[in-house]
Order: sequence, then C-alpha cells, then structure tokens
Amino acid sequence: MATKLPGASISSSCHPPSTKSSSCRIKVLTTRISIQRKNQAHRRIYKISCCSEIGPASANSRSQNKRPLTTTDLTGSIKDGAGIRVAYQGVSGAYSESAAAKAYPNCETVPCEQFDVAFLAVENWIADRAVLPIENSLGGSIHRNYDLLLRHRLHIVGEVQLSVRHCLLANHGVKIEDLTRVLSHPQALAQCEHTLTRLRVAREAVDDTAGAAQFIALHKLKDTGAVASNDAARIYDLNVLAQDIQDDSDNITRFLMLARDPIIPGTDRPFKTSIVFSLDEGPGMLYKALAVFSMRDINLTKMESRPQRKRPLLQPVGNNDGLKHFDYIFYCDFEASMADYNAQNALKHLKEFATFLRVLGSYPMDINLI
Ligand SMILES: O=C(O)C(=O)C[C@]1(C(=O)O)C=C[C@@H](O)C=C1
Repeated sequence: MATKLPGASISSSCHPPSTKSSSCRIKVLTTRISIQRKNQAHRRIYKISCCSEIGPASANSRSQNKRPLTTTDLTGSIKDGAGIRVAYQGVSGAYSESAAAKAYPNCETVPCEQFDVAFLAVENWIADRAVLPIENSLGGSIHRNYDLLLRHRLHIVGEVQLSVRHCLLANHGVKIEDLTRVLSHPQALAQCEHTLTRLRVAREAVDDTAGAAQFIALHKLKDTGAVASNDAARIYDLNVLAQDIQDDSDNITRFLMLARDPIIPGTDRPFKTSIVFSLDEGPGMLYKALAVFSMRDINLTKMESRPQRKRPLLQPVGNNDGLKHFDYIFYCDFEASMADYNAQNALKHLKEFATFLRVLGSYPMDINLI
C-alpha cells in the first residue's frame, strides 16, 4: 500500500536514511533539513514539502503476503521500538543515541545535525520520535532544548536517565602528554572540568561528543583528543587513553522523548508531568503558583526559568518608572499523572491566574538508571 501521511508529507531528492522502509518514493521539496546518514561521513539533504506526497515505489514492491496489523503489533512495537525511527542530535556513538536505544531498544536511529533538526524531523514525519538531553546532574539544564520545547509543538511522551561515563580518546600511538587540545560537546567538557584542567589542554566545543571523536579520527590528529563514549572509540577506531574522566562518578543525563501526539496518561505506574507557564509581575506571584502543588501534596522535581524572548523587558508598575526588568517563563516538572484528579485540579487552579499555561506532556517516570 502507498503510505499517504496525514498533514505535511515528505519528499526528497535522495533516499531516506531508512534501510528498513523502502516502499516510499519521495519528491518535491521546500524546507531543507540536513540529516547525517548513520555511520556515513557524507551528508544528504532532505527536503520537506507541504504539498508533495509519499507514494508506492512500484506495484512490484508491495508485499502480497503481509498479514493485517493487530493492536498487539502496535503496542508491542512502540515498547521495543521495532519500526520506530528516532531522531537525535549528533552522529553515531553520541550519548543521545544510547538514550534512544534505551527508550526504544530495536529502533532505527536518525542522526541530526542540530537539536532543532530533530524536532523538524518528527514534525515532518521523517522520524517518529526525537530524543533530546534536557539536564545533567553536573552540568545543569540544556537551555536550548527548553526553548525549543516551547517553540515547537511536540509532546513529551517519556524520559530516560542515562549514566554518562566519559573517556579521553585519541588516535592510536598518541599519548596523553602529546595532547594540546581536547574537543567535545560543551556539556561533556563541563562535566570533565577537573580532569581537563589537570591536563592543561585547550578545550574546543563541537556539536556532539561522537562528532569530536569522528573529527580527530578523520583528520588523524596527533595533538588533539576527544571526550566521548566507549561506543565512539569503537566506532571511530580510537584508543581510550582514560576512562571515567567525569568529575563525579554519578554523572547522569536526563533525556526526553518527543512525539507528534501525546500519550494517554495512566495511573498504573509513576508518572511525571511537565508544564510551562507565565505569570503577571508582582510580589508573591511565583509563590502563589507553586502553592497550587504544595497544597495538594504534589512533589515538584524540577523548575527552570527562561527569559521570554518576545517580551524580554517589562516596564514595572509603581514608583520605579525608569527601570525595566526581565520577564520570565517557568518550566516545571511534577510527580503526578494528568489522569489524576489532584493534578487536574492543581492545573485548573494555576490557570485561574497564570497568563499562559501549556502541558508539555504527562509520561511514565524512568526509574531504571543505566
Ligand atoms: O554529545 C553527545 O553525545 C550528546 O548526546 C549530547 C550530550 C548533552 O547535550 O548533554 C548528552 C549527554 C552528555 O551529557 C553530554 C552531551
């Protein structure tokens, strides 16, 4: 059968990165997304159109003997990830790819150049899910992804916590004392602050940890190392000069899984809900907002404030007429499911005085750390 996707359909001048689905013929393009093909150095440009279509490659490619799908097939495949394409930022060997594999073990991963490309890949049906780092126990929040959550319309459908163990990688024959420079993702460099200071090497930020490993391997650099995973060492054939170089052995990154549609929240296991809201300026406003949770005994697990990009400066009321101050939006995670009346009432209450409120997702908590 032809795969006619609802909403925006996709077209491209080359084949999609999927090796598993070959039944789609893709054409006509307007918006461009560059996605790095897994395990390949070259990049292919994918283009997306709102008016194009995905059709059958040919009548011959249709499978004659396929049995009809059942609901069991669907629920099973979401859980183990079979047939699901998961976009992540970076190249093969990035921690985000490991997070994707933890969430959807048999999924097909789709490497993307930037975080916003991963959002677009899902919005435009190139991928089914995006997996994005949101916070790290040593480095703190990944602000870019907070901003993108608000800018895009995807829903959080899950979270994954991953223990991140960094290695210092170099080409074969290179010794630690040969290194004058180390490349990695800014978060990874921050997580290895002490080790890198001790080594007295210059730090250079690149888009992702595995990209740093790929770069030093490709250019056969003898004076430059990379902070990346054991997987990256294996994939790009690099030597591991040092293991576990993060400042604390408990280095955990929390990733979010995003989808075009929300999941139906349950009460059968621990759930978390993520919201974003804004408030009027005034004393005690944030206190009042947080009280809607505390008075219902709902535990908050994370708060993050970000400047409102469209209204960064506020003209205050009262006698400070000349002064302007910043206007913020608040991201908040709490331990409750939106299927729970208590949580619904808390949000109804918050809505009475919040100037803006959006539920980003209600999803099962990750309680298995790996
Ligand atoms: O560069 C990678 O490998 C990533 O997956 C990104 C990222 C991040 O953005 O925090 C993910 C986990 C680690 O905390 C370091 C880097």
